Amino acid sequence: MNETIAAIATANGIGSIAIIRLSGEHALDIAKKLTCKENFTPRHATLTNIYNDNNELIDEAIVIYFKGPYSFTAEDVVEIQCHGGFIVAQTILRATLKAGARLANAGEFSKRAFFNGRIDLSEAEAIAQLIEAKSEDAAKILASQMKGSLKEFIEQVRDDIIHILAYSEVSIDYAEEDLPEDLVAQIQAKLDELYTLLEKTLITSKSREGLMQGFRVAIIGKPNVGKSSLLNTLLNYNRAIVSDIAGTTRDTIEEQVKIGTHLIRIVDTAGIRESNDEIERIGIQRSLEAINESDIVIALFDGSRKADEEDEQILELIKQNRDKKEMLVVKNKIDLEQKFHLENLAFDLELNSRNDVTALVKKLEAIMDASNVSDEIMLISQRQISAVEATIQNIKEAFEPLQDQELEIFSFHLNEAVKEMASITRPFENDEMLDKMFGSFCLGK
Ligand SMILES: Nc1nc2c(c(=O)[nH]1)N(C=O)[C@@H](CNc1ccc(C(=O)N[C@@H](CCC(=O)O)C(=O)O)cc1)CN2
Ligand SMILES: Nc1nc2c(ncn2[C@@H]2O[C@H](COP(=O)(O)OP(=O)(O)OP(=O)(O)O)[C@@H](O)[C@H]2O)c(=O)[nH]1
Ligand SMILES: [Mg+2]
Repeated sequence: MNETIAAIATANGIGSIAIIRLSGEHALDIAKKLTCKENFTPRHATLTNIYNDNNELIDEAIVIYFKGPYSFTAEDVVEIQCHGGFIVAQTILRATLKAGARLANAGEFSKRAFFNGRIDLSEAEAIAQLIEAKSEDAAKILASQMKGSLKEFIEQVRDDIIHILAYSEVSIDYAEEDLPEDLVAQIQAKLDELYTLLEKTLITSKSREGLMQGFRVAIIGKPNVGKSSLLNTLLNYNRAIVSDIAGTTRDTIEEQVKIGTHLIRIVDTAGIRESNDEIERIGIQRSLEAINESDIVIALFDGSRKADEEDEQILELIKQNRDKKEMLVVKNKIDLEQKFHLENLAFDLELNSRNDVTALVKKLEAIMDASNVSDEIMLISQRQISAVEATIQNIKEAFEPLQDQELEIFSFHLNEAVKEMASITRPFENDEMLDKMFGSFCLGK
């Protein structure tokens, strides 16, 4: 028997409306108790008073009853839409608990929706991530996955593998001699195709991490080139201390800022140079880590000074990371007399970081927009990536047994691949599924 769960569905803070959600067989009874009402019509918004167990008024609210299975969880659901803020919703939640509900665990409504077959695991993951989306592009992808686009892709691949399996199983049972060579070649070709498709999906997914998790942008350079000034201008307020003393910023400073349709994290770092100062050295170490952890690196140079050995070291750092990161090489302080020159260093941009950085913002936006792949299939969690990697591995391990006509080993690996694929959407019974697929086949086909 399922307990009735309750939770505040809206964010904690001042807002005009908050929603308390109940799910389970006592949801309706609890709603009746809190409102002193005889009944609620399913899917009708009812304006009603809410009382505590001393019959004291808590709020005037709108209550909606969703009679299972026509609800998000497929159980009886009641939503109480009350006034927002810190107190009212909490008080109503406490009243529901007193009336017999228990506090829901994180994700428990979605979990119930999953167990009741309303959504699969990939859709549940999409909903969870949609709430935390860091860009409109990411939200678009997640919205389509919430409606089943990833599920359909995964199920198609899984069905394709089952189809191939069925081929070979039929051959085990009925082939008196060896498999015809062209049949082996046909199966191989189909497997190759799936292999390539999954590899491509993996690569797309990994390269879109910035888009999905929110881009991280690191500003690096030697001391005093204007990194903190750039951060402040991007944020539009004086977050970091700026001074003409080299080594002003000692720790990494991380802030969130919206650029175009992207919510990004921007990291100002300690200037990179040889230093004997212990604290500065730790800061510099963190700068190097910031490069590794970021998706985009802004490497800043001071145009008003002659290039020196430290600039060459930064150039070296740029070269090392060129293939791994999006790099923007920027010349700063162009309002001053220009003395900087370094062989083999070409600038993507020139600016005055205390003043106008629109060109840089445009470039950043273009880089981030370019990673939009709203119409491409991508995986959104490590769980999904691991399952696809395991699928690829099993497909690969099926190649040799196919050529050697060791069909049991071949089937074993493809069965594993099917299980891995199914684990992305929902665990399933292997035999049952195979039987079903078999049923639609004619022999020898
Ligand atoms: N007030 C409110 N707003 C919300 C939600 C909610 O639970 N409550 N949602 C929560 O995530 C999202 C909407 N998602 C929902 C998905 C399915 C059903 C639902 O009742 N499905 C039934 C009936 C379908 C129908 O009548 O068309 C079903 O699928 O059987 C409800 C909300 C966003 N907005
Ligand atoms: N003229 C001019 N001065 C600038 C510009 N950008 C920064 N400055 C000045 O350069 C000095 C250093 O700026 P910061 O932003 O503190 O430099 P930083 O790279 O963060 O330095 P560290 O934190 O020490 O690594 C300050 O005096 C700034 O006012 C610019 O575009 N033009
Ligand atoms: Mg600084």
